[in-house]
Amino acid sequence: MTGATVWLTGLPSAGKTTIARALARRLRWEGHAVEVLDGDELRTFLSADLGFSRADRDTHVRRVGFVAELLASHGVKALVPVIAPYETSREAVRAHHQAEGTAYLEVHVATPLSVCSARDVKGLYARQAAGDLTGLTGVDDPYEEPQAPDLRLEAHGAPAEESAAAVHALLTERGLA
Ligand SMILES: Nc1ncnc2c1ncn2[C@@H]1O[C@H](COP(=O)(O)OS(=O)(=O)O)[C@@H](OP(=O)(O)O)[C@H]1O
Ligand SMILES: Nc1ncnc2c1ncn2[C@@H]1O[C@H](COP(=O)(O)OP(=O)(O)O)[C@@H](O)[C@H]1O
Repeated sequence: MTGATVWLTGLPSAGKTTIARALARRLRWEGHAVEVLDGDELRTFLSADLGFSRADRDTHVRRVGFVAELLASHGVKALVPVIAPYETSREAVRAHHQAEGTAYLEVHVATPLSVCSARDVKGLYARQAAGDLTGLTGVDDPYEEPQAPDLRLEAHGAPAEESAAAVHALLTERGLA
């Protein structure tokens, strides 16, 4: 089975994890090998030494890209709901996949900041507003919007399954699902 990395980039609470899980359910049901590289688990087990400075985020994203490519090169659909706010680190991950001949899709979960901060799944936006946290992506830390993602999802008003279906359609179009 052909592996691939699907990187879901976007602001905190954009829906990256929810869409990745919905897509994982569908792909598993179809018989694909799937791993969701969960952002919080990665920061606990792979990057516990790193924080949220630009340099640390860059190192984190490159590490995750390395692991995702290893999985994808062994036939796994590696779904990666990680913010990855900087274009240069995202491009480094894409270049690494290209160099290895491994399929790579960048999906921008383009939920507006107003919607993300109203959702505030982990209470980060409230903490930032209260002055308990600084350097929150999209608020007082940069998020460089992908200029040419393979897919941009602007369906935050619809169910997550709809967004997962759009990613699935792209995988199918590319001969990967
Ligand atoms: N300062 C700051 N900025 C952004 N995010 C923060 C911050 N502090 C903690 N968190 C929480 O960390 C979760 C994982 O972040 P990521 O590894 O995806 O970020 S990054 O790619 O390294 O920028 C990320 O998870 P998601 O909300 O699922 O995106 C946040 O909940
Ligand atoms: N269309 C949608 N796509 C994804 N999530 C949605 C959607 N509509 C509502 N949500 C909700 O928004 C929240 C997104 O949280 P999460 O997936 O953890 O975001 P992220 O991983 O980007 O931080 C979840 O509570 C989810 O149920």
